[in-house]
Amino acid sequence: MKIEKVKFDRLKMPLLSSFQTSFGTVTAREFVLVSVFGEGHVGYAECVAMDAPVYNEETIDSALHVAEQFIIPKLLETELDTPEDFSTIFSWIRKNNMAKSGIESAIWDLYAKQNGISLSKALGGNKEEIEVGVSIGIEPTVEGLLKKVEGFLEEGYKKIKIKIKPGVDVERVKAVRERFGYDIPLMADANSAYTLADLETLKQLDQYKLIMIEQPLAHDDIVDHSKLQRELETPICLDESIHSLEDARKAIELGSCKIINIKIGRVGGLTQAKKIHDLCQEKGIPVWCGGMLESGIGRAHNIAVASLSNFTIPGDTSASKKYWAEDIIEPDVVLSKPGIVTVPKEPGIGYKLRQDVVDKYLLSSKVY
Ligand SMILES: O=C(O)CCC(=O)c1ccccc1C(=O)O
Ligand SMILES: [Mg+2]
Repeated sequence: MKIEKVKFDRLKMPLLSSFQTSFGTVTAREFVLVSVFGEGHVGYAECVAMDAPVYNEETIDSALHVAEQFIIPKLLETELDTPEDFSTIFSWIRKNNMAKSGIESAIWDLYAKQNGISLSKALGGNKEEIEVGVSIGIEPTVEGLLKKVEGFLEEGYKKIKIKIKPGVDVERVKAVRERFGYDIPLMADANSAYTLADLETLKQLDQYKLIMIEQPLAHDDIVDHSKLQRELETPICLDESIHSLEDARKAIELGSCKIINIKIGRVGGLTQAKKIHDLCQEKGIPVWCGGMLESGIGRAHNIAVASLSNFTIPGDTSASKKYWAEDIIEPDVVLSKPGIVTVPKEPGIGYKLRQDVVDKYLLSSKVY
């Protein structure tokens, strides 16, 4: 494979409803749409870095810098046998996983299109449908939260994740359980907002039988998580702490989690995502696909990766209309049945780019 040209379109799209986590509030999502060109085809992906380094160390600007200075010049003069070569060639670049992933995932889409197969098939996915859930931010009021939960349950979403932070935690989980009972698949995501000093609060959550608690402790920790997991009945799921196959191996070995959230961007691309998936499968650790408030392009990649067999827990890959007034893809990501998204069979990601919508939200473009 020869990459003939790379294009970055920087977009800013307003979210239908603002999204609050323990690290801040997002009202509009700024991101980079990546296009890679080769043999008459175009592969698309999304760089999911955020505008500030609050989720991980990257920002949109840092990702663009790393891509422009260290990835693109080499990429444009290199012949790849398969998309897997990308992560080998650029393994010398430490971290900056979202910068790598934006380009690597676009190459996977290009590869699948050049070979006339779906991205799901190219990755070795074997599911025709995936189960999906929703991630609900910290709502201003309990009543507001309950209303959102009710709406998403009516749409059939198969997992309800609510964001928590110190002071907005036990009472929220309790309220959801009291209103909707113990049969709904409920979990909480703390985005690293607690420490072991909060053990008593975290233990109180056990009584509400959450399917998991996601990343309760520091973003760079696996040691305290392993101590915490020994104190909790609720399974811990790691998100922020897992950047690589090695991180996953160590966390599993230490008993720091029982579940892993795989985000393609956080781990540096689809090749690494697949490797972590395979390791987890071998070790009996179920995985699910997390989200970064993606546009339809990033969402399409999430759908494809979630079609791999060990993605046994519904992911945060919700329908387009949970996020956007208009998505940049055609068709929208929709629930084909309650809580189900059908994995496209068309070549590549299986969704077309809506250039009219891209143009509407475009901040700047650059071609290499
Ligand atoms: O709906 C989604 O895309 C998931 C949203 C979400 O939970 C999230 C969004 C931005 C950054 C981090 C996270 C997270 O999973 O921790
Ligand atoms: Mg998370």
